[in-house]
Amino acid sequence: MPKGVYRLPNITNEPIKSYAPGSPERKELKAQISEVKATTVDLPMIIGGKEVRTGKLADIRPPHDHKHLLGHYHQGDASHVQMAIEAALKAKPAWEKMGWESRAAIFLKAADLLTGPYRQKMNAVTMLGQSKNAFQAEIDCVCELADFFRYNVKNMYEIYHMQPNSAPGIWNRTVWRPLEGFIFALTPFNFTSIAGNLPGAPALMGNVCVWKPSKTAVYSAHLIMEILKEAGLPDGVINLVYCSGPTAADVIFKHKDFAGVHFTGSTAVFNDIWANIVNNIDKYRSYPRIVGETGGKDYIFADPTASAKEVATAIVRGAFEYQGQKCSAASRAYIPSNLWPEIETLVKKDLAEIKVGGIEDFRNFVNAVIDETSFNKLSATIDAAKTSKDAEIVAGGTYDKSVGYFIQPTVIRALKPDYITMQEELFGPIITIYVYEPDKVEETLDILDKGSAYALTGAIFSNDRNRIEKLTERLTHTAGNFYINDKPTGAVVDQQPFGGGRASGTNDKAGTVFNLLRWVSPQAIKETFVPATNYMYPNFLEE
Ligand SMILES: NC(=O)c1ccc[n+]([C@@H]2O[C@H](COP(=O)([O-])OP(=O)(O)OC[C@H]3O[C@@H](n4cnc5c(N)ncnc54)[C@H](O)[C@@H]3O)[C@@H](O)[C@H]2O)c1
Ligand SMILES: N[C@@H](CCC=O)C(=O)O
Repeated sequence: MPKGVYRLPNITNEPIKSYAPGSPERKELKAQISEVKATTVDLPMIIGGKEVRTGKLADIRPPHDHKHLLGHYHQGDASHVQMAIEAALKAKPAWEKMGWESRAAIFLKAADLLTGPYRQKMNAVTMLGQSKNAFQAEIDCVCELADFFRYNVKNMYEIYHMQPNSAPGIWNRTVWRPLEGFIFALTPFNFTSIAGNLPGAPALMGNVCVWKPSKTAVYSAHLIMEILKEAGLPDGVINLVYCSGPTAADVIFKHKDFAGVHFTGSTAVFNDIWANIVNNIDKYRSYPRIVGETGGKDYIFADPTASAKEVATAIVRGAFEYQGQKCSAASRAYIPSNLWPEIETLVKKDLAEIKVGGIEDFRNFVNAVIDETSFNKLSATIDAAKTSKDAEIVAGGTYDKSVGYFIQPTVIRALKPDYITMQEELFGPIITIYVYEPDKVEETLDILDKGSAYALTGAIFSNDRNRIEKLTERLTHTAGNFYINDKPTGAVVDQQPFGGGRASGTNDKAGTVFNLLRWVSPQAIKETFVPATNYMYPNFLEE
C-alpha cells in the first residue's frame, strides 16, 4: 500500500516523428521493416503468462502483399478461453491488492518502452500486418497507444482524488474498487492503440482481462503483450487468446464471473454481444458493464460560404487516409452546388497525384484494405454504383487484388440523398457526395440528421460565424466528435475525447475518466471517531 500521497510525473502527448527523407527515424524504421519481413514468426497465445501453442496454425500476411508470409499464430478454441478466464481469476487477488503507484508505474514504463526501444518494431509490425503507412502507424500504434497508457494513469489519479466531504467527527472515504470477476476485451483490426487500450484501461484500474484481438491484427497484439510483460505486468492480468469471436463469446457470456465487456468494432457485432448478455443475465454475480464504441457514417457538411480548397483537402485526408478504415473516416459529404465544380476539380487533382501501393515505398499515401472479404465488399459496392441510375463514379472506381487488396480511392456522386452509400458504413476508401442547392440548407441538414443510424464524427465547413453557430446547434446529436473547419478524423487523447452516440456506441470516451469509471465499483466508507452511546434523539425527550 502507498505510504505517501504521491505526485505523478508530468504527462503530455507523445510527439509525432516526421519520417521525412534523411531523418534518423526513417532509416531505423526501414531497417525494422526489412527485419520483420525477413523473419517468419510463430506467435503463441499468452495465458497466465505462459506461451500456449496448439499447432493449429493460421497465416499472417501483409494485406498489400498477400503472397508474402510474415508468420503464423496458434489458433485456440473454447478450452483456451476457459483457461484464460481461470488464469485471470487466479491473478486477480494479488493484482487488486497491488498499490496504485505500482500499477501506474507498469503502464508508464510500457509507454516509455513503446516510444523508446520498441518504437520502430511496433511501427513495422503494424505497417506490415495491418497495411498502414509510416505516418498512420506512428500516430496510432506509437503515439496514441502511449497516450492511452499515460493519460489513463493521470485519469486514474484524478479519480482516486475524487473523495467526499466529511462532517465533524467522521471521515468519509471512497474506495475505487475494481469489478468483481473478469473483463472481456474484444478488439478491432484497425487501431493498434485501441487494441492495447481495451484490456489496458480496465487492467490499470485493478481488473483482470481476457483479450481476444482481431484475427487480422494478431502480430501487433502479441507485441503489446511482450511490452507489457517487460514493463512488469504480472502473469494472468491480461490473457491473450486467438479464437473466433463467437467461440469466445459463447464461453465468456455464460460465465458467472463475467463482469464487463470493453468492445470496439462494428455495430452489428456489438448488438449481438448486447443481446447475448441479456439472454444470460440471470447467470452473473453482478450486472456487467457494457462499453462499446462502434461504427460510423461520418460526414462533411460544406455551407455555401465554405472555402473549396479547405473542403477538398478535408475530403481527401478525411476519406482516404488509412484507406478510409477509420471509424471516423469521412464517408458522406453534402456540398452546395455553388462550390461543387471547384471542389470536384481539386479532389480529382489530388487523387491523380496520390500513390497507391505497399508500405515499403514511403511515397504511397493509400495502402491496401485489410483482407479479401473487405476487398470483395468494396469492389461490389463500386460495381453497383457504376450501373446504378442513382449514382455516378466521379473519381477512382478501379481495384486489383493480384498482389494486395488495393482499392483506388473512389468518389461516388449520389443523385438522390438516400442512395445506399450515403447511409451504410463501408469501411474503405470510398466517399459519396450529395450536391445540394444553396437555398436548401435546412432540408439538407434534415437529410443528414436522419439519413444514417450513426452519430460518430462529423465536420462542418463555413466562413460565416452565425452559420457556424446555427449548424453546431442543429447538428448536436449527429456526432460525438464534431469538427468545425477541419476533417473528421485524427482525434488526439486528452484533446478530443473520442466516441459517438446513436448506433455508434455507448460514448464512454476512450482515454478519459468517463471510460475508467466504468471499470470500478465505488464503495463509500464512513468512519465515526466517537460512536454514539445513546439511542435517543433529542426530539423524543419530554418537554
Ligand atoms: N467507434 C470507435 O471508436 C471505433 C474505433 C475503431 C473501429 N470501430 C469500428 O470497428 C469496425 C471495424 O473493425 P472490425 O472489422 O475489426 O470489427 P468487427 O466488429 O468485425 O470485429 C471486432 C471484434 O469482434 C470480433 N467478433 C466478430 N464477430 C463476432 C461475434 N459474432 N461475436 C463476438 N465477437 C465477434 C472480431 O473477431 C474482432 O475481434 C468498424 O465498424 C469501425 O467503425 C469503431
Ligand atoms: N480516433 C481515431 C479513430 C479511431 C477509429 O477507428 C480518429 O479520430 O481518427
